[in-house]
Amino acid sequence: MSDALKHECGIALIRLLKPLDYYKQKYGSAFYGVNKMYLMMEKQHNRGQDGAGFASIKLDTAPGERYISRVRSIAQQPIQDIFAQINERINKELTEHPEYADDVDLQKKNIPYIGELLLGHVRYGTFGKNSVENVHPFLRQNNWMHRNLILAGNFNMTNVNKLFEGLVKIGQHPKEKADTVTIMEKIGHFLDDAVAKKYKQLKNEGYNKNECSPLIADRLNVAKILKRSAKDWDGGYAMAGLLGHGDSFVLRDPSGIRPAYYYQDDEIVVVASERPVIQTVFNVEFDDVQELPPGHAIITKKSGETSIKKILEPLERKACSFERIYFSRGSDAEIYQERKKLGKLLMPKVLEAIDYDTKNSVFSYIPNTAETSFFGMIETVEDHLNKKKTKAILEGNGGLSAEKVTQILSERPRIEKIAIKDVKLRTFITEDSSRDDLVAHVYDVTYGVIKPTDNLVIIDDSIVRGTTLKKSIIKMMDRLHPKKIIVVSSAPQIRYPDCYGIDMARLEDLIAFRAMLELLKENDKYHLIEEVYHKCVAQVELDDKDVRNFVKELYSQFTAEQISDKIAELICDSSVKTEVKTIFQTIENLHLACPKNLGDWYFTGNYPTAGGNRVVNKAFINFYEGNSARAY
Ligand SMILES: O=P(O)(O)OC[C@H]1O[C@H](OP(=O)(O)OP(=O)(O)O)[C@H](O)[C@@H]1O
Repeated sequence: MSDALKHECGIALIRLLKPLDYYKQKYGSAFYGVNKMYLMMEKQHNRGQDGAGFASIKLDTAPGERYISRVRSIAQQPIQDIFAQINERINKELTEHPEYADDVDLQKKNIPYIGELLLGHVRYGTFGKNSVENVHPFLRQNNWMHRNLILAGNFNMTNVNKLFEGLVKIGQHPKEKADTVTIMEKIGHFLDDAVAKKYKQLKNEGYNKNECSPLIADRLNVAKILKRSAKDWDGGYAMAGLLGHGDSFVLRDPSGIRPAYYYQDDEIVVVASERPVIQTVFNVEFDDVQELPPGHAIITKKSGETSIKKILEPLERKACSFERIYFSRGSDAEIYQERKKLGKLLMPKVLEAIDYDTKNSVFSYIPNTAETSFFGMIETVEDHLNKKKTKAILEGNGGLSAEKVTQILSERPRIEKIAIKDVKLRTFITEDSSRDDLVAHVYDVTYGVIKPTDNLVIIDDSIVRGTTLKKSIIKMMDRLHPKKIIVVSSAPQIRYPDCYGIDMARLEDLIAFRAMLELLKENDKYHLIEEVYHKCVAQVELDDKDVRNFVKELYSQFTAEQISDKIAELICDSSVKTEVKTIFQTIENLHLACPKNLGDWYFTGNYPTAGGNRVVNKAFINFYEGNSARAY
């Protein structure tokens, strides 16, 4: 699908298990859930800044009363925008009806957004139209309470076309080819089917039509609906849904590619894309928050009964390492340590590159995400200096003067804030069309701390397209006239497209791929491109499971160092005078630093699902044919 929308997003789900009055008594407001949802979404703004959506359900309303509310926005600051709308409406109702103030029943009956079940979504819509219709949650409405489905996901399916065809085959007529609609219709189809069957069953048991409704809610087997729906999904996902009568679920993909965490006590059940969000918003400890196991769903029935159910057989765990390197917030206790370790593990190569000349080297980072790996890097420089100092002191055999020892001890790593980021925005998750302009203006540089004899070592978390470096950072660093610039990447080289939710879709956008192409040209090996193209074309009709990633054959012609050196050339335009070198993390060290998140397909080409090989195959064909479409 060339115009597909991607969902590298954040989800938040809250189920209030007590009556709303309980929260009013204990926390001072029946809008407790809405307030908590605001915080949960705000704490996940790193996962999406293009759009935000909120939906809520009131339980046990009388027929004729509205029980589903939704608000979505693509305003400049969408999270603030939706909560401004929500608060405005709530305040209006409370002002116009002072009698609501202390009456939770009246509030629930008359004010929208208040409810026991709440779903929030922040969206990073990296391509396609960023219109409000594309913002989650999506609604599938029906006059039967149980058949209402509200869906929000952090996901990307590699086989959405096939899933769409499946719906058409069973006689459906989806209104759009968008992946969320396809997934929603798929779940909706099995939901309708289950509701119809339960209804029939209850009628056979002798219940009248009216009596059936609450019994359907009781008996509806959400796990079974999800099993039937998700059977053919190929992708990475954390899919959250609410059913009109009050059941809810979050389902995670069988490889654990996309993250999902939950917490539960006697007052709430809460699910989010990141652990620290739950810790901060609900003031709970690291160990209180659990990771949702891959292939499992957390299901909360309207009754409040909550269970973790296996929906799909878990596959080998391949949780996305890019979540750890860049995408998730670094405030997670584990992620923080992992990022520091990524910085540490790079240091031996960095020290070698500066010839161990720490006196004439300044260390810095590209804000914001790389700051944590920078701390790790500095700890290793300190260790290195301590060894050097100990050696110098020991060599003095106790005969050194106090002045000399002080002088030896005085050397410390030279760390400076060189790059400054002027706005609190993530450029990587900014829409393609405005990104180049943004990266060129978002950074500034500190003058006056670099000497012409200095090496300038600067760490970034990832180099994807190389735009941040080429359009901004390298030019700025060059203006400081260091002896040498060493750009260090805490991620390995990004060589292959992602197809599970991180926006790296086109091969030719990736700087590592372009470097490899240059090397093929320089080494008279460009004919291999055609050979690989033919191999790729020959697999188009194959079953996904039989498709191989032949692009690997191209990279294997060169060492990682050769590709790094070429990347260093490509990120400099002709105006750059300083010598530039790049150092990337190795795959082995990535795995050492992030042992639980071994998903590394963008670095290695080893895709965890069969659909991944089809995507890279298609991406290469698209590149060769000059087709700018995305490969899924
Ligand atoms: O090579 P590129 O394609 O240019 O992309 C990589 C850059 O994008 C990210 O920055 P971003 O501004 O999104 O986030 P940050 O402030 O959290 O580091 C990342 O930290 C890199 O600096």
